[in-house]
Amino acid sequence: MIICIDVGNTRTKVAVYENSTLQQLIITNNEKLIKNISKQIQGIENCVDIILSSVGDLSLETIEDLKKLGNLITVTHETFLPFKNLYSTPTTLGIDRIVLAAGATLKYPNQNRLVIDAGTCITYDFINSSNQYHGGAISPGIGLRYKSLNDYTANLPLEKISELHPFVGNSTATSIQSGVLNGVIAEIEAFIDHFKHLDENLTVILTGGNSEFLVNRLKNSIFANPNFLLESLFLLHQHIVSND
Ligand SMILES: Nc1ncnc2c1ncn2[C@@H]1O[C@H](COP(=O)(O)OP(=O)(O)OP(=O)(O)O)[C@@H](O)[C@H]1O
Ligand SMILES: CC(C)(CO)[C@@H](O)C(=O)NCCC(=O)O
Ligand SMILES: [K+]
Repeated sequence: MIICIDVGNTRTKVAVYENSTLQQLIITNNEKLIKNISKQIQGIENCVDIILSSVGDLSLETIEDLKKLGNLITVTHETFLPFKNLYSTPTTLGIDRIVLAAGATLKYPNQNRLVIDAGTCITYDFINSSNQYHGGAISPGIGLRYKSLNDYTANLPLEKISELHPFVGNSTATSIQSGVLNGVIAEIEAFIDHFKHLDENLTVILTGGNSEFLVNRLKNSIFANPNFLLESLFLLHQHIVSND
């Protein structure tokens, strides 16, 4: 059994794999993480492997508890990776971005790949066909855009994701909707177009909590997988263990 844990900025997600197939997906929080995993491994006789990616605050105590539950691999900036990290500040690169780049490299070999993670933040990561990672981009996610318009102004209400709106918003609410949603879609299209100019056969992977909303609204053809980070953890675990 392999348990993949993704501690994000907002949510914590767990995937349980058995015989290389996904058995269970759990959305939890850091307080309930140990209890949830203990439940999964109750009565399991074979060894339990755990791989952890965290960009959130996971307490040392929780990490110690995870070590008691199975063989724990925590992804760090020293982890053995399938790509060459050419980021100029490699030790500040987000662990989630490292895992996504690893997953894209392993799942889609010998091609240029762009991973777009639309969660709390939107991250763009490009890995070329020679498995070199140079970097990408970070921008505010959809939720963050709504929240910051409300937080940093006197008059703007807090809107939330809804159906797509015309470019010309004719009220405060529809103006915000146009700015946030049409803005995010235009941004994502621009990044995809930028890399497609370099390679028209570019592989684009879209993931994160907002990927399902976005996938039908983008004109480019993409692989949408809301759980690509968890799948990437599984692939990275296989990669690490088989090269040990
Ligand atoms: N069931 C859900 N619970 C919470 N957010 C959800 C849910 N489904 C979709 N979302 C959307 O997903 C976004 C959060 O994305 P995601 O879960 O990828 O963030 P996260 O846990 O912070 O992970 P990351 O830090 O990797 O972005 C929110 O903006 C929200 O609109
Ligand atoms: C950008 C986030 C917050 C996205 O989760 C994360 O990847 C992170 O904390 N990154 C560190 C900065 C960087 O990636 O260069
Ligand atoms: K993200």
